[in-house]
Amino acid sequence: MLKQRPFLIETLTAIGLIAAPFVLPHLGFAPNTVNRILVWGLFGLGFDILFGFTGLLSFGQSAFYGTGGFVAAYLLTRAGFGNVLVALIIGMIAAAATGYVIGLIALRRTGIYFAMITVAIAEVFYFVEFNPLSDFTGGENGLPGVPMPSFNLGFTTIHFTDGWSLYQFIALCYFIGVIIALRIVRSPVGAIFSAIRDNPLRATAVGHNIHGYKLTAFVIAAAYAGFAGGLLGVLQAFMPPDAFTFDTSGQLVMQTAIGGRGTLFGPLVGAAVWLFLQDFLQAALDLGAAWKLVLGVVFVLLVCFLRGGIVGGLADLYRLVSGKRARKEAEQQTEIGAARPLPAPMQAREVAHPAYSGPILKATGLTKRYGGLVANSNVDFSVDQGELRGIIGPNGAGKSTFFKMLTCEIAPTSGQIVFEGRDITGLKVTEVCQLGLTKSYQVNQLFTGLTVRQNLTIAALAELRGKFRLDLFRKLANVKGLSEQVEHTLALVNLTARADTQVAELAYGEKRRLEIGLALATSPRLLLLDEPLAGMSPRERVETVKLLKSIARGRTMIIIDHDMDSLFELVQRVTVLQEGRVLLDGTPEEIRTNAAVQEAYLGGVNGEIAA
Ligand SMILES: Nc1ncnc2c1ncn2[C@@H]1O[C@H](COP(=O)(O)OP(=O)(O)OP(=O)(O)O)[C@@H](O)[C@H]1O
Repeated sequence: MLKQRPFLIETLTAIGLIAAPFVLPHLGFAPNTVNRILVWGLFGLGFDILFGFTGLLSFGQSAFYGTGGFVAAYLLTRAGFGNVLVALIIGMIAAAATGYVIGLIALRRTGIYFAMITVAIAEVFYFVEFNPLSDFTGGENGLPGVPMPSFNLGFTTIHFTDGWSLYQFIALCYFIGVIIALRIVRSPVGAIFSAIRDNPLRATAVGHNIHGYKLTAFVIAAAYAGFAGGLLGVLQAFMPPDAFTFDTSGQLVMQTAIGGRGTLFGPLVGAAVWLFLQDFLQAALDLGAAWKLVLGVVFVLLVCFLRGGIVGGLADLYRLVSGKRARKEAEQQTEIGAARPLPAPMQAREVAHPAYSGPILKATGLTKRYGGLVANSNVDFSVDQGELRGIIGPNGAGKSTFFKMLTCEIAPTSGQIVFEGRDITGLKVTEVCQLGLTKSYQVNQLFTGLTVRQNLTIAALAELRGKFRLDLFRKLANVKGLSEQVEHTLALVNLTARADTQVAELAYGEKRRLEIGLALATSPRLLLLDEPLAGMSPRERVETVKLLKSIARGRTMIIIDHDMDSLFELVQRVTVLQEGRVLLDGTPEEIRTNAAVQEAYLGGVNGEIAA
């Protein structure tokens, strides 16, 4: 997420765009090259939201570039449309609508399969443009005669002709594109895009409908592509058929990688490098088609040594310089923070059925089979409101599988789960979290590219906004109750002093606390903690047990852990699982002294269960 300094980036962009015609000619850039760079930059703004911010690598953006371009060009050249801007907007809408339909199909898969589907779909579009639709698109001849834009102001008409005159129109479009993109990435939706890129599993588990948000990013990228495609026709006075080719999609991906993904301006910088090299090497050095060899070397070097691209590299340098000072301050604050008393417990979200007074959770006959292996068999389990329950069992007893079924991460083979009187068997993990049941993971599931505060923001947004909302232009700061909830959770997990630290820089114990914080920030009424003390040093364990005691006040929790002493100190009752079945259920004292438990858990070691 970009740092929120009001209007700084917007102002710098405006200054850059105004200064460009005065500066760039001295660097050897012709106006037509600058205009092409801006069109690629605009195309790349949407692509960067999709790829850089949401982590979805599409190789099929040419489908939308071509669709927007040909719809606009057709309206202007064949359908007698006079208004260029309106034609461009209609082209953009057509591309966005196409993006919606394609997104519904392509987003059914992730990773390489998603990328391959986008390639295949773009190829279909290329074929359709050349064959069945060639009467409309001009086939291999494209559509010539696309007019330049002009605006009738009543008393005068502004005509944008070619060169620097057209630059003014394209630069204005690019500037508006930047303003919109910045608003989107700074909105709650933008924050969730970054969460999906970093850890889609956790984004789902804290209660976001990630499919809806991915589709949103896909449509936004298609809309930008469509508008840029229309501008290409205007810029060249001709809509070229190669807008639909795979080369177009590939060039966009490479330019974004060169310039830096997740920066919004990376594609623009990448396009500048690409087109400058193309013009310089082809024309000035007379390299002909061999210029691509040089480009290939530049690309490989950049990807190997500057993984964040040019803009990303500059941003890293800035962070390095400013980060040293911030770290020093943070270290000082950590010492102060460690001595701070923990705050009062945060309120859990409101109960859906206040009249309901039965057990908060009831599982009946819960069974999970993996082929021939039975991870859980016929488990009956019930937890009362406000209870603190522990679950123990030897490795492989089925504890984590049981939690996964309770949070609906995996579906049981048979059995029923009832949460606050409502049958939740078969619901999705997102829906269950929205109802107020969530868990912290045995293995940390954090948003690793974000700061501690941003991590907790993602979780809190799921409770405050529900699983899906299109508040694309709302500022994060304007989400009611968000900053209070985040600050409170930070204090609760004792990470206030580390709020603006990147997750990668946290100590292990701090990461574990953040893991618990992510679950807490959704204000659950039932919190499951899967081995919260795992891998901690003795000192970190003591601190975390203190933390868990504080969290536990007024909350219902079920905790799995192998650290018996700490667990027995925390909980009121303990359920023992063995080979997927419930062996015993009782108070910590009953469990500690039970011979069957000792036999099962410790293989018959005499005396009490020890840690
Ligand atoms: N996705 C899966 N596919 C196949 N088998 C699985 C899967 N997940 C768990 N199992 C098996 O189910 C059994 C129970 O595993 P589970 O992780 O629930 O145990 P656990 O009690 O949490 O163990 P630990 O204390 O080591 O975390 C194990 O035998 C495990 O190998």
